[in-house]
Amino acid sequence: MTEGRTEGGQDARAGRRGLILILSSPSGAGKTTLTRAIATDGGWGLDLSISVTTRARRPSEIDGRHYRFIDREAFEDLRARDDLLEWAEVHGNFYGTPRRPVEKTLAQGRDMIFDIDYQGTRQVRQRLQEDVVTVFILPPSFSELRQRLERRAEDSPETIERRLANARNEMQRWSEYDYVIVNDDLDESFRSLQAILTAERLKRSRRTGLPAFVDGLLAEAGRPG
Ligand SMILES: Nc1nc2c(ncn2[C@@H]2O[C@H](COP(=O)(O)OP(=O)(O)O)[C@@H](O)[C@H]2O)c(=O)[nH]1
Ligand SMILES: Nc1ncnc2c1ncn2[C@@H]1O[C@H](COP(=O)(O)OP(=O)(O)O)[C@@H](O)[C@H]1O
Repeated sequence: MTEGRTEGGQDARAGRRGLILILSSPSGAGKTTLTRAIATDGGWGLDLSISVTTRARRPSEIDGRHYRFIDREAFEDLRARDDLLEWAEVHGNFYGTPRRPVEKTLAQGRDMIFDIDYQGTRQVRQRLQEDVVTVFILPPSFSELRQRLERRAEDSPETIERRLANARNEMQRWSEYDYVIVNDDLDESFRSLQAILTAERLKRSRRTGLPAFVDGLLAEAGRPG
């Protein structure tokens, strides 16, 4: 039920700070699949951050939906104007998170989800600290990682090799993250992600409305019959 997951129930009674859920993984482990699954299921009330990138668009990608595809000069402009919350060079391309949509969403008390690499995660963590929840996605095996990139069939063989070569470095970042999901069975991974989000939303430290709510309970408890 949509209501119980976001605005209703716990949150309506107690109020809550917004959070940013970050998913990272080596290329092909499944972070895009999981990110899109939870963001497009409107019941979870998560806004997806659309990054800018200088990488070439893949055949299945839509400009403005998967990424905003821009050239190097436009990227440099955004950086120079401090319009990026974070940015990084990954697999020889530049990627960044536009700052304004994030500020707007958080100001509205809504949650966001980012699909960014470990370098960007460090920057966001430094800026937003406890409002950030990080999840690292691992493949069940390296051979499965290769097969997923090949089955996805969106990249040239050279691009796939480059991504696999970088995977070793990326996988070593797992210990910097709050949670780790080994993405073997997709449904099970999706359930794990939902469980993480649910638990993080219930954290006492995020629930800014709790003191007033409990004061009300105590006042009620102190009134005769
Ligand atoms: N720092 C940072 N990394 C990003 C951003 N957008 C995407 N990435 C990362 O860049 C890497 C490459 O992404 P992509 O080209 O879509 O390839 P894929 O990982 O094979 O799907 C992944 O690790 C993404 O998480 C961003 O805005 N900032
Ligand atoms: N648990 C899974 N089992 C099998 N295939 C998967 C699983 N998760 C994702 N995939 C597939 O693997 C490929 C890579 O997933 P993707 O989400 O694009 O990875 P990433 O964003 O980490 O590069 C896609 O074709 C996707 O459909």
